[in-house]
Amino acid sequence: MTETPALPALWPAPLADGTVHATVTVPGSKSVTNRALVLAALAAEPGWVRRPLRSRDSQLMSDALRALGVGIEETASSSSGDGSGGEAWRVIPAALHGPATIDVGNAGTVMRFLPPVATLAAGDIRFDGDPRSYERPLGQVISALRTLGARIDDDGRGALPLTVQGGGALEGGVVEIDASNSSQFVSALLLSGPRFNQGVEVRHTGTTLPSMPHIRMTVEMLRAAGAQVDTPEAGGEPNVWRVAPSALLGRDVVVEPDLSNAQPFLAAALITGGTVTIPDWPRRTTQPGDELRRIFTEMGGSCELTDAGLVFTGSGKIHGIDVDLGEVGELTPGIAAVAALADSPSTLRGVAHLRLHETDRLAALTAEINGLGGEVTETADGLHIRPRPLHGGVFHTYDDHRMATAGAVIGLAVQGVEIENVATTAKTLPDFPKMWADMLGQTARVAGA
Ligand SMILES: O=C(O)C1=C[C@@H](OP(=O)(O)O)[C@@H](O)[C@H](O)C1
Ligand SMILES: C=C(OP(=O)(O)O)C(=O)O
Repeated sequence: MTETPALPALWPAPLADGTVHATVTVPGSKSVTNRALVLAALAAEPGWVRRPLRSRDSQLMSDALRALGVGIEETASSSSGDGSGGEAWRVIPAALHGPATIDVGNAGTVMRFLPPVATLAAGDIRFDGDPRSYERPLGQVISALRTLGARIDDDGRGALPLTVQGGGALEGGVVEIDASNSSQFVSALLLSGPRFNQGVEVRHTGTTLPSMPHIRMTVEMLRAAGAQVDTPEAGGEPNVWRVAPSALLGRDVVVEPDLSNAQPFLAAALITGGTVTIPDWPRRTTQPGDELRRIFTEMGGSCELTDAGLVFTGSGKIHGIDVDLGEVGELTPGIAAVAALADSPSTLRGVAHLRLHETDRLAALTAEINGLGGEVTETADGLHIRPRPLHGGVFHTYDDHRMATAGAVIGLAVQGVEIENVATTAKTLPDFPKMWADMLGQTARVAGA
């Protein structure tokens, strides 16, 4: 993370002066980095996490694992000569132990993935976090862990704060959960599953299950670490995942760029009719952000995967879209921002669970886009957005990184938008204001050339 100058409480979102033309290198994926750290910490031998995301969420994850006894050595650049370049973290597993206190901040991955890990530690592990973390659902993970043999002290609300009384091992076995509020409940139990005495069989009983690509990411990364995982997709029972008990391999993982964090930059090309290239866009990935190629193309752009990365070009026209975002919920704020600038209405469906994210994202998007003159209405499971001429004003972020980047996207096209607490982007993209300015700086150089 480079040192950023203090950011103003109200950050004037820069207006695009013409079409945006830039190449933007996006840091590593939050979801891959935090899974890689957990799997490396649970492995039987040391491993590497290369090109990790360095942000608040990944720092919270590595601090928490260190508090449990894991060694994580951060080096400035790769030493293996594998050509991956950039930072590399050496992860040295150890017998996990307490007592320890873990700060989850407002990171869903930390608050959901680590209580199962804590059951494997010897001693009391206390979990606490930001005020919002007390409101985000965790009850299904708590009761599942109890069914699998864990002892947990909580206040009965099904949320933080809580203390896992780690016994140094967990029996594991079969458990039913309703993961309709968050796919992270399933991922959490699967990630530690190989280390439970009997492994784990997770049976999802709810009617919906959001963010399936993130569960696929969990399964793929487990398999790459040597775990045996049965999934519904591989001809298994619907909504049932099984992880056999086994040791995990220490691996050398190169983290892909965070495609969801590429979103505001692609949106800049889309809404200004410019071109943005994102280097190292993976040809195959489980990241939900890959869906942006399809969604932003339907909204008026076009794209090509080249050796230089993903080259995304706007046409100057922005179309509304009717789309189910249940699988890719974290893309909703950025899509809503573009939809507010489109030439026709949009309906974003399948994302009721966003009410339980960093903030109630459906309420926040409605309030903030309408505060700039928009016409957004909440539906039972999403948003209906009728584009209206927007005006400047303060765009509140509710401590939500994706609200801040969504506001910046609108600010490219609407004069006088000020983002309150843009520093909240530090959750997953600490350099966002500088990256945004650099993108526009490249644009100015192209225009001046
Ligand atoms: O497992 C993960 O890394 C994530 C899963 C998703 O959570 P939900 O299923 O709660 O939406 C996603 O929104 C979040 O940003 C990251
Ligand atoms: C929902 C998100 O984060 P978390 O991992 O905290 O759930 C997100 O990044 O959009």
